[in-house]
Amino acid sequence: MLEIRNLQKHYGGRTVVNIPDLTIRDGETIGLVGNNGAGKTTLFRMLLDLIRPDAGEVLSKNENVASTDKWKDYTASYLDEGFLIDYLTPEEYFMFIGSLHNLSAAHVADYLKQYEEFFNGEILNRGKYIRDFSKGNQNKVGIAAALMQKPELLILDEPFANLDPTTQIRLKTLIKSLKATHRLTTLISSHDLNHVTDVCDRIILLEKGVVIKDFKTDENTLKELEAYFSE
Ligand SMILES: Nc1ncnc2c1ncn2[C@@H]1O[C@H](COP(=O)(O)OP(=O)(O)OP(=O)(O)O)[C@@H](O)[C@H]1O
Repeated sequence: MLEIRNLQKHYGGRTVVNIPDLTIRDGETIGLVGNNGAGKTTLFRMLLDLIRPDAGEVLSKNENVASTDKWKDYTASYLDEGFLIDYLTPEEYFMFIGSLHNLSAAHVADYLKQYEEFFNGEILNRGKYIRDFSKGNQNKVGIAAALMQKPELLILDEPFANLDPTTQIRLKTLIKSLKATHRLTTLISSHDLNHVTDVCDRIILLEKGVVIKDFKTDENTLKELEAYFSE
């Protein structure tokens, strides 16, 4: 699905991402972990062509994301509130995103029904603008909107942050079921080692922009990661 080649990004003379070669295969659920400033968000921004690398390239289905828009048809993401539109209500925002994917109002309304539990009664029909929702509830809007296009590739930056425990568990169930039913390829960055090892089948550990570890998740992974981060 994704191929990273010789990818580098520098800020102020410092290398913040340096990944010579990395392949993300179809259907994988990947957890990207690393301390603050490790380069997770910068990497995601380059995968989504939101910033350009200083060297190297990202290929999505063999095409450079910087030179084609084709990947946008099957790639969904939610990195931060910058993806939302502050002055809309969630309903208006979902309709807007739906219209970008040629979905009718009825289709969007129908789509949103499956998120009733995930929204926990806090998102729809509240008569509030997105800017007035809590960060956690803004996350819910962004994630549900991202999934509306039925993507093949999903990229989420710290999706568990700011979510209440109930919603964190619901999000994990949602990601697992999308993997099972749609063979969705997912990249999730997270500081929550419990969640990320529970939901992901492969973990990539970044430190100072470099991949330090890259391994399949098994029953020892959580302990190994905890040991690594305790050093
Ligand atoms: N626009 C920018 N200008 C200058 N430095 C930047 C810029 N964006 C990121 N950086 C720097 O790049 C490094 C990697 O940042 P990044 O946000 O990718 O890390 P992260 O792993 O997502 O961190 P966190 O876990 O804190 O979200 C940091 O040192 C950060 O300060």
